[in-house]
Amino acid sequence: MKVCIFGAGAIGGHLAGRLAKGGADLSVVARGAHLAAIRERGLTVRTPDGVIEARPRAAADPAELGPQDAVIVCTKVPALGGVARAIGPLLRPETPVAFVTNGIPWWYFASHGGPEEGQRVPEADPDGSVWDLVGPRRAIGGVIYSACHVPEPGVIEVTSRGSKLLLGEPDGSRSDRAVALAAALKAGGLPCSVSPDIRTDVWAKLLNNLSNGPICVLTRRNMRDTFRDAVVRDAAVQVVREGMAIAAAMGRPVPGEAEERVTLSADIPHKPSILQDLEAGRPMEVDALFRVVLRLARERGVPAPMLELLVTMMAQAAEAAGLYRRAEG
Ligand SMILES: NC(=O)C1=CN([C@@H]2O[C@H](COP(=O)(O)OP(=O)(O)OC[C@H]3O[C@@H](n4cnc5c(N)ncnc54)[C@H](OP(=O)(O)O)[C@@H]3O)[C@@H](O)[C@H]2O)C=CC1
Ligand SMILES: CC(C)(CO)C(=O)C(=O)O
Repeated sequence: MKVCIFGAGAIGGHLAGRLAKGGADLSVVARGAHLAAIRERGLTVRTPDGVIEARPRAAADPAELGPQDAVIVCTKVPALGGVARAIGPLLRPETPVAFVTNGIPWWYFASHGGPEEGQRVPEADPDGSVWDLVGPRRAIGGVIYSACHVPEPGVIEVTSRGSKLLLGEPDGSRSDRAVALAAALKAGGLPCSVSPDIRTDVWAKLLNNLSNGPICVLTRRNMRDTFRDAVVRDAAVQVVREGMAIAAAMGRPVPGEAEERVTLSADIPHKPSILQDLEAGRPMEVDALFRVVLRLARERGVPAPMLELLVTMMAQAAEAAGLYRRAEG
């Protein structure tokens, strides 16, 4: 299977390693020092279960890589407009594009049904370019559990055990294209399944981001250090409860105990990716992971005072660092 990862950073680099290990015909779109290192030395993915060395074709310009059987987009959400404008040369008429990002995805209301059918998510796709240029017909949703970073160009470090990926069609079908992509990833040792309800999976994962992202941006410490204090853990549990109420109001109740989610985060010495962005001076995913949830909560009359406070403080920190601009209105 000919697969291209667009944005082979922490998560994309991990998936690239898995695809290469599983024997896929792999290309990656990358840039800067990371691209130079991949071209020179290949991609090294250090996982808790061993090191994967991959030698993908790598380019900054998708035209050098040509049409693919599938594309997996793993950039940060604020970069998706640029991806949509550049992705054309990777696509045949039927090439699916899986979006493996955190947050409420741009395609969320495509094939959703009900009165919200076809609504856009401006926090994830502000100018509508992903919807218009890639389009929901190609989209496969992706929810990743894996704590990763890029310690140096060309190297990916996976700090959590038990990584897994859920893929899912917006219409809930078990399509051949999603099954084939999941098989290519599983062949590389990454548990990957096709979910019949990817929106509930989106919410379940988002509960983790809601509870650890803003708090760790404020403490500027990894999750294990941050959650040593019971008072911080209690605030995170309250955020998870608020997030669960919002998910339920969206018709996607997430089972499980709020405390358990926070306890799992508290075990991992990982800096959430939004804190990694703050430290690296990269645009922060404030809107697509956090502000969108507050908007959806407000529209449905669900109170979320702790989440609102923490997200507002995080947004201030992001604005002060010049890495985020609050949308007007
Ligand atoms: N890191 C983690 O542990 C987790 C992250 N996530 C989510 O996964 C998604 C990806 O995050 P993550 O992997 O951390 O992000 P990274 O910043 O590590 O990786 C994104 C990569 O895409 C590259 N990129 C962006 N735009 C382009 C472009 N136009 N051309 C070529 N390369 C491009 C970036 O390059 P450059 O650096 O030059 O901008 C970077 O190398 C996010 O939505 C995040 O929230 C989910 C679970 C865990
Ligand atoms: C922290 C983690 C692994 C889970 O919330 C994450 O999704 C991120 O770093 O963005």
